[in-house]
Amino acid sequence: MDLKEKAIASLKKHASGDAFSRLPAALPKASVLIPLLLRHGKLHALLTVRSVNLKHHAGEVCFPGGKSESGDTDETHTALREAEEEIGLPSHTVQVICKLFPVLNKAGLLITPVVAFIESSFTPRPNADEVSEVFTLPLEFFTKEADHSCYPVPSVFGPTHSFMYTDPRTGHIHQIWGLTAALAVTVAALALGKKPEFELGFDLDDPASAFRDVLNRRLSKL
Ligand SMILES: CC(C)(COP(=O)(O)O)[C@@H](O)C(=O)NCCC(=O)NCCSC(=O)CCC(=O)O
Ligand SMILES: Nc1ncnc2c1ncn2[C@@H]1O[C@H](COP(=O)(O)O)[C@@H](OP(=O)(O)O)[C@H]1O
Ligand SMILES: [Mg+2]
Repeated sequence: MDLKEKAIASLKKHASGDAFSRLPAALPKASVLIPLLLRHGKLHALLTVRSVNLKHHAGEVCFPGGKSESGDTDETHTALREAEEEIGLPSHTVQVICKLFPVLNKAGLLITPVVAFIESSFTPRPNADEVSEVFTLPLEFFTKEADHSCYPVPSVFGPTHSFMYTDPRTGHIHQIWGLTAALAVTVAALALGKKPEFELGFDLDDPASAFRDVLNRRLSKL
C-alpha cells in the first residue's frame, strides 16, 4: 500500500459514521475540514489563518470550517461548503475519507472533523473577510517534539498542545494550539500510524472515549 492508501485505511478505522448525526437540534453544530494532500512524497495538511477582523478566534490558526446552516444536509456538507466559501476549494475535487468523532468546545458547539484528500495542485483563493492566509505543512510536524509544548490546561480533550511552525515559503511563524492542535495531532498520529514523540494526554487507540462522557453530560443538560 502507498502512503495515501495506508492513511485512508488507518483513518477509516476511526470513522464515526452517522453515530453523532441525530443529536438534538438544540445542540449547536459546526464542522471543520481537515484537508490532506501529497507534496514531495509526504502527507501534508492545509491550515488557515483567521482574519483579525473576526469576532471569534481572530488571527488564530484553524482548519477551514464553520457553523452548520439550515440548508446543510449533514456535517460533511457543512465542512465542504465552508471550505469552498473560505478558501475557494471546489467540493467536487475533494475526496472525503471520513468523519471523526466530534468534539465539544467551551462555547458548547459540537464540532465534527471531516478528513479529506485534496488535489496537490490546489491553489487557495482566501476570502479576505474570513481568512488572511493559507499554508500547508508536513503532517509529521505534529508528531515531533522540536517545536511543541504542552500546558496542563484542559483543551477539548486532554491537555493543551501548542506548536510553532515556521513556513519556509513566507518566513511567517504560526502558532497552532488548542482545538486545532488537538485535531492535527490526532489526524497525524492516525494517518501516519505513528505515536507522537511527546505525551498525548489521551488514548490514541480510542480518542473518542474521554469525549463520550463530556458529550453525555452536555446532552443531559439540554
Ligand atoms: C469552532 C470553529 C470551527 C467555528 O467556526 P467559525 O468559522 O464559525 O468560527 C472555529 O471557530 C475554530 O476552529 N475555532 C478554534 C480555533 C483554534 O483552534 N484556536 C486556537 C485555540 S482556541 C481553542 O482551542 C478554543 C477551544 C474551545 O473549547 O473553545
Ligand atoms: N461575508 C462575510 N463577511 C464578514 N464576516 C463574515 C462573512 N461571512 C461570515 N462571516 C463571519 O465569519 C465568521 C465565521 O463564519 P462561518 O461559521 O461561516 O465560518 C463568523 O464570525 P465570528 O466567528 O467572528 O462569529 C461570521 O459571522
Ligand atoms: Mg469559519
